[in-house]
Amino acid sequence: MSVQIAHISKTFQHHGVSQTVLDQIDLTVQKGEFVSILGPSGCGKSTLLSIVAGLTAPTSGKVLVNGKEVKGPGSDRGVVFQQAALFPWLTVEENVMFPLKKKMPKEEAKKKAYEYLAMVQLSQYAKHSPHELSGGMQQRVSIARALAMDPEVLLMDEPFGALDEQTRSRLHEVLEKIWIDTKKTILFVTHSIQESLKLSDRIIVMGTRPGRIIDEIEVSFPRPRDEFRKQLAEYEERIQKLLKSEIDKVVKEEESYAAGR
Ligand SMILES: Nc1ncnc2c1ncn2[C@@H]1O[C@H](COP(=O)(O)OP(=O)(O)OP(=O)(O)O)[C@@H](O)[C@H]1O
Repeated sequence: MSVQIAHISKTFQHHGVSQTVLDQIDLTVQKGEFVSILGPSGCGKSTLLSIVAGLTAPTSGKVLVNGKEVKGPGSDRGVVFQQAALFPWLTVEENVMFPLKKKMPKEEAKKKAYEYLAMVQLSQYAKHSPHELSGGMQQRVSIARALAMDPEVLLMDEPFGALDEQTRSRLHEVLEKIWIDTKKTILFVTHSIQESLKLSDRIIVMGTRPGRIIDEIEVSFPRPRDEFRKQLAEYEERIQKLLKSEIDKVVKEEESYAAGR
């Protein structure tokens, strides 16, 4: 399934003051493409993903999934957000089974839930409640739940943010394998330039205040990409420069605001 983000803008109201967070975002993600979004904190990455998920309404513009306008959440889009958003009254196993039970018999859903919990190394915690897990473990449950749903589009907001390097690297492999096997369309928000260079076909760099697309980088090296370190380092430098200039801009703006108070 393709995802078309067409002229999306979003303005929030804070105590009578309006803040434009996203300004005219246009982005098409082709079916089976893995696209990362990088940008300074607060530039609107999560807001954009939430709009594609159908959880936040844009102020203007629209999102089309396979040509059909998004009007709300749908089972064609699986989401993993920064906060795990698990049901606290259900066990880990029940959380993963929850969306599956609508699609298949209970026994089959349970088998599938265990298969995906094993992928994120949590099958031994299946009977625990979410509050008995660490933040990173909860995040892994939410990854298992999204993957087990087998949606055609995966929307992932810093899914590996709270994990140690080894677990993160192992889950990169899991996600990459699933993506290669199933050709899902992935929109992936991250703060890690290296992660985006390792995993994605294309990197979208966003600027801030308001959030907009300032660069786009095709990463066409075959995977695994370890042998292309030198070429990837050039991309890394280019992205770092862009992000630095955006952050410098925010620092200046903040200094002059503070000075005028
Ligand atoms: N529900 C909301 N109501 C009001 N303002 C909001 C809301 N959600 C987000 N914002 C504002 O939108 C801006 C962008 O937030 P968002 O979470 O999308 O940024 P981000 O790029 O994902 O940041 P980070 O990298 O820090 O997670 C912020 O200034 C935030 O205050």
